[in-house]
Amino acid sequence: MKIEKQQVMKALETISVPGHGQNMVESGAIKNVLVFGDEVVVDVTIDNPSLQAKKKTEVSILQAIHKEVYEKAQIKVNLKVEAPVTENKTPEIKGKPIPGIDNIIAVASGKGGVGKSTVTANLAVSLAKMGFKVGLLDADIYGPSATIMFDVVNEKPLSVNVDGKSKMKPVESYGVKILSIGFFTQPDQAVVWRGPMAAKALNQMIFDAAWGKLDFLIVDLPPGTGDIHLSIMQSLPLTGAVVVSTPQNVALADARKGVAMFQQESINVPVLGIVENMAYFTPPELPDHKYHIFGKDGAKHLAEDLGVPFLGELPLQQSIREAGDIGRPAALQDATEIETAFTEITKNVVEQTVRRNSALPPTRAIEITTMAGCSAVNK
Ligand SMILES: Nc1ncnc2c1ncn2[C@@H]1O[C@H](COP(=O)(O)OP(=O)(O)OP(=O)(O)O)[C@@H](O)[C@H]1O
Repeated sequence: MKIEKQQVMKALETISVPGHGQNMVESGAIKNVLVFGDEVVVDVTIDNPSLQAKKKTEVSILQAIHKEVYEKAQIKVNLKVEAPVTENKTPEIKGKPIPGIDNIIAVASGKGGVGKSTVTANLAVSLAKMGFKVGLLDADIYGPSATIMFDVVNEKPLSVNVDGKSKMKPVESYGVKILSIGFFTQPDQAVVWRGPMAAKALNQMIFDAAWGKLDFLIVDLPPGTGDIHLSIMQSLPLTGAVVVSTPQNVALADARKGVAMFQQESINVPVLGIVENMAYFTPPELPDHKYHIFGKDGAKHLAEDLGVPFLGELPLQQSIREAGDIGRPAALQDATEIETAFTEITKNVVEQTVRRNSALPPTRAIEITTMAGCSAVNK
């Protein structure tokens, strides 16, 4: 069968590149189409370097041509990734840079209770295990939990003198330096702060703290996407954000809002990726079974749909919950499925951070200085 180029263009007008509203032809992503009999060669350029975006683009081109033009067409997709040319749209680090802190990563979730604090704590200890210098700022003013998860409920940050100024010294546990709203409130005290007040308290914990040199400061944000997030994020020099969701529809809808919040113009913080928590359950007596209690691959599909990286999945497992409750994050386990899952996610976060930093204008670029134990950056 002889295929017409016009037919192919029409088929390509029915699909779009992940993250773009316009169709592929209109947005200029399609650079060229060549047709030889039943062979079609499509040159396409996208600006999203994630594997998911590349795969999604390729698959949708194949499907559109097979469906709309000829189901046996032989298609070759030449896909190129080019950074967007509009430089002022490049996400920038906002707020004052903090001397000594190289990367600040916010962990967020749209919905509460999906495991954001659990992922934050385990990400922090995994990074520390890899040899990075790590701090954790628990900014979850509605339900700070870092003090419990790191077994430091009875400790308090001390005051130290740095260059003649009195600063808060973070409490250290499992190689992670921690400051939490929880250190300054009673365990049974509800903290109801408005955005600016919370931002002020958090600013003190960041700028008036003796963090020393850190490769990563991980910030556990409150759940949701309200005003409070805006004030926090506009005042902090965030490198990027990690969004946590379960595969359940109600959580995904909120995670989508979370990603949109980071991507909106006034915030413009790059989303390093999405983590799927409670992805499946495997009973100990049936080690080969996976029960998808909250649905299957929901967060993975959301990542594909939004064209943001998928950072990995974590099972629903009793030991993760227990580890949180006894104050020893599960990623500290040795050679278990859980430890491997957290290591994989952490490597992906490091890789995405490195990519994101290399996309920054050189003057603002921030470098990761320690790569000990992390092969992700060599991928
Ligand atoms: N993968 C998992 N397997 C088992 N339990 C988990 C898992 N992830 C989280 N949990 C448990 O679920 C509960 C909620 O987790 P967590 O506090 O981390 O959520 P969150 O999203 O930070 O909640 P919020 O911000 O609303 O306080 C905790 O009891 C935690 O131990």
